[in-house]
Amino acid sequence: MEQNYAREEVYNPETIEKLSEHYRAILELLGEDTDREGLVKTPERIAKAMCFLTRGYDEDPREILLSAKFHEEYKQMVIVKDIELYSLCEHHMLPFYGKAHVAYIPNGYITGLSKIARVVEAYARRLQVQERLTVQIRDCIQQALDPLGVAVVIEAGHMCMQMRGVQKQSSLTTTSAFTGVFLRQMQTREEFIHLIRRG
Ligand SMILES: Nc1nc2c(ncn2[C@@H]2O[C@H](COP(=O)(O)OP(=O)(O)OP(=O)(O)O)[C@@H](O)[C@H]2O)c(=O)[nH]1
Ligand SMILES: [Zn+2]
Repeated sequence: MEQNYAREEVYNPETIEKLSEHYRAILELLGEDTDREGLVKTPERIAKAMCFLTRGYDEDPREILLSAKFHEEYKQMVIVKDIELYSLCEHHMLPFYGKAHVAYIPNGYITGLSKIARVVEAYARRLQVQERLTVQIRDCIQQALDPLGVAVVIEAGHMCMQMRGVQKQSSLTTTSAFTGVFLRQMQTREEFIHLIRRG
C-alpha cells in the first residue's frame, strides 16, 4: 500500500532562504564544495532542521496548558515520566537529549496529560541550558494550574561533553526543580523519586 509521507512542517520561505545562504557560506568556510551533488541541497536542509529544532520560540507553553485545563477534585500525585526530549545547548548548539519526569498535585484543576509533554517540547526546542529548561517547565505548570506542588527531574547527555571537549561519552546530568509540597514534604518528594525510578 502506498504510504503518504507528506511533510507537515511549514517554514517561512524568507527565513529558510536567508539561513540557507549563511549555511552555504559556513560549509564553504569549512572547506566544502557546496556544488557537489550531496551538498547542493544541504544548506536548505540545515536551515529547515534548525527551524525545527528551535520551533519552541513560536509556542506559548502557558497557553498549551490552559487549552486543556479542567476542573477536577483529584488531589493525588499525577506523574508523566520518561518524556523524551531533544534540546540544543546554547553554548555550542550541540544536542543534549534524555528524559524529563514531571509531576504535580492538583488543587482543583488538572490539565491534559499530553499538554505536559507539549510544555517540555516547547521549552526544549530552543537554545537552552538544562537547569533553565528544568525550572521553566516547573514554573509554567505552577503558574498555569496553581497546583499544590510541581516536581521536574531531567536526565540528559550532552553531546558537547561527549563528542568534543572533555569527551565523556556516558556522562549523564540530572537536574531537578520543585515547588510547594514537593519542597516542604520530604515524603512527597521521595514518593515522586521512587515512582520515577520504578521499572
Ligand atoms: N550548566 C550547564 N552547562 C552546560 C550545559 N550545556 C553545556 N554546558 C557547559 O557550558 C560550558 C561552556 O564552557 P566554556 O569553557 O565557555 O566552553 P568550552 O571551552 O567549549 O568548554 P569545554 O566544553 O570544557 O571544552 C561547558 O562546561 C559545557 O559543558 C548546560 O545545560 N548546563
Ligand atoms: Zn554545549
